[in-house]
Amino acid sequence: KRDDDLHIGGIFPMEGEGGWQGGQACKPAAELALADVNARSDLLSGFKLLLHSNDSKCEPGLGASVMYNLLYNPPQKLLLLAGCSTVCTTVAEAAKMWNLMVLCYGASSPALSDRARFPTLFRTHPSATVHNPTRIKLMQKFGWSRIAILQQAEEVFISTVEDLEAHCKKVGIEIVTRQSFLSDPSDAVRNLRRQDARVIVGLFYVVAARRVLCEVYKHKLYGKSYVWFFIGWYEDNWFETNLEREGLDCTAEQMREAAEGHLTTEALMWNQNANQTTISGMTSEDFRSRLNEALREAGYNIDGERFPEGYQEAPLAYDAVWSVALAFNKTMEKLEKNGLSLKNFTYTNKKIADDIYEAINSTSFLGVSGLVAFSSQGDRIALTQIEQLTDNHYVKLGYYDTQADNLTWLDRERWVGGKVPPDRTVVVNEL
Ligand SMILES: CC1(C)CO[C@@H](CC(=O)O)CN1
Repeated sequence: KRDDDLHIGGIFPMEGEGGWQGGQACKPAAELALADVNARSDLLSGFKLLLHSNDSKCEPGLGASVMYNLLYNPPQKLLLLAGCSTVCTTVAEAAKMWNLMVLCYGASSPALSDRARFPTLFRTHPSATVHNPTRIKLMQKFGWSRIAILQQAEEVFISTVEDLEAHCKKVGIEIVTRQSFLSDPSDAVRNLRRQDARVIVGLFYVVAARRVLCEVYKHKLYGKSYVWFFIGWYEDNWFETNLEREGLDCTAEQMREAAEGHLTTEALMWNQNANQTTISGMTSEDFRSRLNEALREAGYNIDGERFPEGYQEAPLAYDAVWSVALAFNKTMEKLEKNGLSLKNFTYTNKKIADDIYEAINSTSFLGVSGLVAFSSQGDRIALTQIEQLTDNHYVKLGYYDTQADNLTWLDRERWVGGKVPPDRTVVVNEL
C-alpha cells in the first residue's frame, strides 16, 4: 500500500426514487478531475489523491450510513464530497465531530448557509438564494415595485422566499400576496388573480411548474399584462412534455401560449467564455467533450434516452476536486514548515483541520464552472443568467454579477404587448 496516498470520501446520488440523481454525471466528472490533479507534478508534492465513493440515492439516512462506513473503514479520510441538499445537511452536521471538511457539489438549499450548524461546509453549488438579487435587479430595471410570489411548500423554496422577501423589503418592493401550495396550485393561482397580481415570481419543481402553467392558462393569468419569473434549470421544453402522463388537462398549444414571454433566472455552472483556458488547461468546451466521452464509457449517451442526471452540475463536481487538491497543496506547504504533512491528520486533530479550513476558505481559481470562490458561509459565489421564452425558445437576455452589481444586458427582450407590462392596473384619466 503506498503510504503517500491522500484519501477522501465521495457520496454520490446515483440511483433512487426521489430527489436528484446528479451523481450519474458528477461522479465521472469528479473522477476526471482526480486523474487531472494526480497527473500534475506541481501539486500535492508527490502524494496521490484517492477518492472512495458510495451511492447515497439522495437519501439522508443512506448518506449517513455511507459516511460512517467511509469513516470507520481504513484508510482514514481527509474530507468528504457530497451531493443533494438533504444528504449534505446530514453529512455536514455530523462531519464536524470528526473535524472533516465537507465539499458539496450538488446542494442548493439556503438552509446550508449556516456556519453555526455547518462549520466545516463549503459548496461549489450556489445556494438557491443566488437568484434573488438577480430577480430584484430585473424588477428595478423594468420599474416593477409591486410583485406576487407563488411557491411550492418545499423547504428549499420556503427559505428562498424568506430571503427574497428580505431583499424586497430592503429596496421597497411591495409583495402584494404570497401564495403557496403542496401539490395542487389551483386555489393559489385563483388567489393571484383575485389580488390582481401582475408580476409573479414562481418557485417550484418542474412537475408542479407544469400544473401551475395549466392553471395560469385557465385563469388567463398570462399575456401582455403579466410577467412570470420561473426557475431556469428545468429542461428546455419542460412546458410541453409529460402532459398526458401527469394528467394535465391543457394541450401543448395552450401550455406554449401561457408560457410565452416568461423570464427565467439560473446560476451559471459552465464557464461562459467557452474558449477561456481554466486552471486545468482545459476550456469548458474541452471539458464538455471529455465528460461526454467519460459518460459514454460509463454507459450513458448524451444525445439519447440514457441521458445522465447531473450533467448541468458536472463542472461543479470537477471543480470541487480541484478545490480540494489546491487546498491540500496549500496546507501541505504550511505543514512542511513544521516537519508535518497531511498524513499526520487524525479525526481528533483540530489544528490541521483548521489549516485545511483556512486553505479552502481562501480558494480562488478559474475552473470549468467559472471563478471558484466561497463566501464566509461557505457558499459558492456565482454569476446568474437571465433568459426569456420567445416563440418556444429560450433567448439569453443577460448575466448578473451580484458581487460587482453588474448587469450585462443584451437588449433582446420582447413583450407580448409590445411594451413592458406594468406591475399594476394603470388608470388612464380621460382628458
Ligand atoms: C439546480 C439543481 C437542480 C438544484 O437542486 C440541486 C440538488 C439539491 O439541492 O438537492 C441540484 N441542482
